[in-house]
Amino acid sequence: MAAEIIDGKAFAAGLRSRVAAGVAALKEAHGLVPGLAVVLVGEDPASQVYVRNKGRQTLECGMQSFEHRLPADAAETEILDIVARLNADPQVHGILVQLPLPAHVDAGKVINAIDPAKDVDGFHISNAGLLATGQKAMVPCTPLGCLMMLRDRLGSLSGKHAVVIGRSNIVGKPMAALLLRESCTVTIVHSRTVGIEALCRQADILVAAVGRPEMVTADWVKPGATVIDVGINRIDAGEGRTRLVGDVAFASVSAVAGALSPVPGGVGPMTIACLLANTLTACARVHGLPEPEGLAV
Ligand SMILES: NC(=O)C1=CN([C@@H]2O[C@H](COP(=O)(O)OP(=O)(O)OC[C@H]3O[C@@H](n4cnc5c(N)ncnc54)[C@H](OP(=O)(O)O)[C@@H]3O)[C@@H](O)[C@H]2O)C=CC1
Ligand SMILES: Nc1nc(=O)c2c([nH]1)NC[C@@H]1CN(c3ccc(C(=O)N[C@@H](CCC(=O)O)C(=O)O)cc3)C=[N+]21
Ligand SMILES: [Mg+2]
Repeated sequence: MAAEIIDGKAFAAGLRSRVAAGVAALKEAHGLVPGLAVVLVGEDPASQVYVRNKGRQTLECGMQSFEHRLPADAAETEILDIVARLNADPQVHGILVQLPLPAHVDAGKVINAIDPAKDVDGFHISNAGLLATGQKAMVPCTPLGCLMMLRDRLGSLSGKHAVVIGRSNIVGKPMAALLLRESCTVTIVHSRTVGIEALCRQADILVAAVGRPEMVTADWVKPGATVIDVGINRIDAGEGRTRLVGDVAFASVSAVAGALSPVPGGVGPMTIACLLANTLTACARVHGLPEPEGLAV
């Protein structure tokens, strides 16, 4: 039987409309407008696309959008100055510094300079520590979006075996922490794992966050498993064209899995919707107002 396709694009549109309603309510009751600032260093074309999409969707939700573009050779101190200004700016409730940063910049230093209350990516060490210790944190957008889709499909995740492929600070580790919080049995596999295929085949929930085009094939997947594909890989499609594929071989896996999120149209749109949700939550928190429901986990 063919897998159910998890429609992240539609789910994200629904989430954005709940965010827009929350923004309208804040404006109406308190005259507040949530603001999201994005810092982009360099000319990476893929990042430019994300930044453009984010800016448009931020405005569509009724929020303010601020963009700071710096050349690829910008000094670290210049970036830190901008972060300090955004930290102090009462119109800015969320700050996102687009990664990767150029090699001459200490990304950890920049991320940890962001006010944790405005860290809508959830990458600051204090948010990472809060999540790891089961406390209320700003949760990274991509794992948050994955969790929302999993809960929507499966309800309780308790007792399920979740296998996360990848151990990055931005996807794999926070994803594993969230699944553990949901009482899954969590296995993390990575490039040094021995017997990765057999481990993945044990998964009730398989999350692929690797960055290897179509690495996960049908023989890695337990029949009926729920598979979330985080990978965003641009591959050569011939005739000078490119094509976007995930870390999961969609056609073969969809014949085995119970449900599967596609690329594009899966995790990507959810990531942006969760960024907007986190910005609204940050705005409510900083003003001591009740947090809009259904936007955080
Ligand atoms: N949809 C979205 O919103 C987002 C998508 N992405 C995409 O998700 C993917 C992962 O991103 P990110 O976590 O930042 O990537 P990183 O490169 O930071 O991490 C990749 C992880 O995969 C592991 N890995 C690499 N090769 C293999 C292999 N052959 N077998 C098993 N494990 C392997 C690495 O292991 P090791 O640690 O041992 O090196 C590492 O832990 C990328 O395609 C990225 O573009 C990322 C962020 C958001
Ligand atoms: N500080 C920081 N935070 C991030 O969250 C972050 C980052 N840096 N750097 C880059 C990665 C990647 N990422 C994506 C977000 C949305 C889509 C997305 O919207 N994808 C769509 C369309 C993609 C397309 O067509 O180009 C989709 O999958 O359907 C993809 C990738 C966020 N990242
Ligand atoms: Mg990375």
